[in-house]
Amino acid sequence: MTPAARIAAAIDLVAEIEAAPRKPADAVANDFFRSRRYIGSSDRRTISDRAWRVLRARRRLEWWLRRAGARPAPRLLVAASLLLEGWTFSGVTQSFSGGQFAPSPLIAAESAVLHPLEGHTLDHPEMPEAVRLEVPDWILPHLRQRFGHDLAAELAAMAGEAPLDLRVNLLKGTRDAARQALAAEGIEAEPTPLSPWGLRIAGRRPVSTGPAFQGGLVEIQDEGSQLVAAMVGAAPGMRVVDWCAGAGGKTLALAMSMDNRGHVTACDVSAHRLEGAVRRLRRAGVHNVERHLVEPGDKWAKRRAGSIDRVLVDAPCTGTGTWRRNPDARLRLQENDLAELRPKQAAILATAAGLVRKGGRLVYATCSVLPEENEEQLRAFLSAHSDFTLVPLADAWALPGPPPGPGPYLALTPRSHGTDGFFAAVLERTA
Ligand SMILES: C[S@@+](CC[C@H](N)C(=O)[O-])C[C@H]1O[C@@H](n2cnc3c(N)ncnc32)[C@H](O)[C@@H]1O
Repeated sequence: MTPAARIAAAIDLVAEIEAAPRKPADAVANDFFRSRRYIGSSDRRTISDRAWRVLRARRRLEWWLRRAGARPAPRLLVAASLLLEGWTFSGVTQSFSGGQFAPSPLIAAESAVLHPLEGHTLDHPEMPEAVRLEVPDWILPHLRQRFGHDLAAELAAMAGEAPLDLRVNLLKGTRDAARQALAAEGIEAEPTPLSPWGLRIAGRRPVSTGPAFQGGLVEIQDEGSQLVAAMVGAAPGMRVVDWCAGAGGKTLALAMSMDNRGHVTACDVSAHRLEGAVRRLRRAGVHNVERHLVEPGDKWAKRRAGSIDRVLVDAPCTGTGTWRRNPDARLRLQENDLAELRPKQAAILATAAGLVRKGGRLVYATCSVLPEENEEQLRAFLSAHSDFTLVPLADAWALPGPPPGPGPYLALTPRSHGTDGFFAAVLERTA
């Protein structure tokens, strides 16, 4: 494809993403490319990269366009992103040539909006703080409560690109063996600093089509997610429940920690998500996991009350910790979403707690950085459940090296740890 044709495709992709405001952008992009199989992999990368640059700067781009009296139409968003990244106006008009597969020429009104952007950068001192930080207005006080003076630096890190992290499946081989297997595929991977099972790959590489992934030696999992799984302390022979297992990201790590011995039940309310775990479990050579679909009025947890050694609640949450991977999610998130999630999280935690045996542990985790979903949930739970006590991070941390932070909870952010944002608290049942 010519550079101009890629820009035209990026405009189409941005238009499709904007037209589906409740659908994750990566799902829209998958559909977009599936229906355009003629676009090769390097063109895809360039087109996605341009669209993602627009998503990462969406509020600031809209601010510039509205200031000039224009609506944030996809053509203008893409052209403005080019100009504010340093393109000249004549460079943009040359790309918007109207030639075959290129975007149609700028009309006079579009030129009048875009030309004055030449020579500027994305940030402007008059931008409101939420615009500059690329978050919805309503969430700013919540984030300020969490980050205080570090707000801008933390959000800048949350707006960056995430690396690709892999978890080595020790059921299949060592971290060194996985590194060598990836190197044989032409993929350079570095050990992650905190997780002893992690490998980090800079840039985007097609890992999932190669033999190391296909053979189950590595699985895609952010280092932070690996650490949450490690906090569970699942060991061979234990009875473990992964209460919000989804497609089994953490279930796989739990089964590995148990060396395939003992028993894990992966529970979820979504049959579709649980189904997604089947192939992953098979590929990883895991055979101590069964799946259970949680349905309304389900007696499964009641029948097993007080009998489980380790219960992980990886609660549904706002996902604010994963904004690096889903920049569109920042602007889709509504205050109402948070309001609906909070009672849901509390109810899930209370139900799952009933499973834990005396002396057993309950781990509550989210991929959110918001105190309402984390510390505040924990405080409310502990004040209503005197039979549980908090195990401070320093005592719960069982991996080599010092715990990543002062505790008492595990609280990871892209800025402080280079991982996605995660929260995890370990509770022990004492009575
Ligand atoms: C953060 S995701 C889990 C991700 C998964 N643990 C992983 O590591 O890949 C939260 C999951 O909670 C599930 N969920 C929502 N409400 C639930 C409930 N009441 N009981 C159990 N699971 C629930 C959702 O379907 C979703 O799969």
